[in-house]
Amino acid sequence: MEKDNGILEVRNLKKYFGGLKALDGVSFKLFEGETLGIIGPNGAGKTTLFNTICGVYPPTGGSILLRGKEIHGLKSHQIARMGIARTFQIVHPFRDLTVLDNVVMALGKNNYTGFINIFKISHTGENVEKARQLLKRVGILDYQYEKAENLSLGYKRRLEIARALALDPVILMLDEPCAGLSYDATREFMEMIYRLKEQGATIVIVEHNMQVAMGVSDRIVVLNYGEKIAEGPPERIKQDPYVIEAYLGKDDESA
Ligand SMILES: Nc1ncnc2c1ncn2[C@@H]1O[C@H](COP(=O)(O)OP(=O)(O)OP(=O)(O)O)[C@@H](O)[C@H]1O
Repeated sequence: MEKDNGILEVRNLKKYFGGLKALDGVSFKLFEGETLGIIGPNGAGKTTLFNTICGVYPPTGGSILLRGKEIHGLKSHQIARMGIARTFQIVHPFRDLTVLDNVVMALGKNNYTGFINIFKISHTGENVEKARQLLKRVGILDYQYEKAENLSLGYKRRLEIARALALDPVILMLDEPCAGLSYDATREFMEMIYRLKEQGATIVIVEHNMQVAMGVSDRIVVLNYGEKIAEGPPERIKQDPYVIEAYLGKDDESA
């Protein structure tokens, strides 16, 4: 794929909640195999951008193109099926099922005909093997027979990622995956993201934790009051005066 052809292209995206312009003309591209970080101060529009791309909110205006196809206005399950898989900040695995069965169920999702059926349909030797490989990719294979509810928050988030990867997505969207994790769990989580990157995953990550966002992203898009104020590699973003001002607040002593 040519560098100019983003796998995802967001053009002049707008999302208004009544008079509040949560996104006001945001544009950027995401390229195959890269990790794009979305950062910005509180209320900047990060979650709104994430949810609008994933089809949770219909956009007020603009375009979202996945491999050149418009996905603006599609429902979230349609967008997931087209290849944008997401994780949630609040994890919700099937708590009473084992870690392995959670992923096996996700592999059977395309044949969904009800909970009991999907459980039976999904449970093929091939799916169990695939599920184990996915658990290995996210580093929790050792916990395959554990009930999902017994996992730590960090490992529940990894399980979410394994379930998202079960859809064989074009893009993996991560919503603040390190929120609430300890320092060590965050470092380990970052290492897992590096491994996914090495395996060629294309990732969008919304992250409050600046070290995580800067550490794992190839490029960063910075939002403030619903607008993109900067875009570029982490080293440049760290030194961008607009970004520094947005985070630290303006020293308004000009009068
Ligand atoms: N469903 C909604 N209805 C009304 N206003 C909303 C809704 N969702 C978000 N907003 C508003 O849109 C703006 C952007 O919010 P958003 O949650 O996208 O920002 P954020 O960058 O994710 O912030 P944070 O870092 O605090 O999570 C905020 O002013 C917020 O109050």
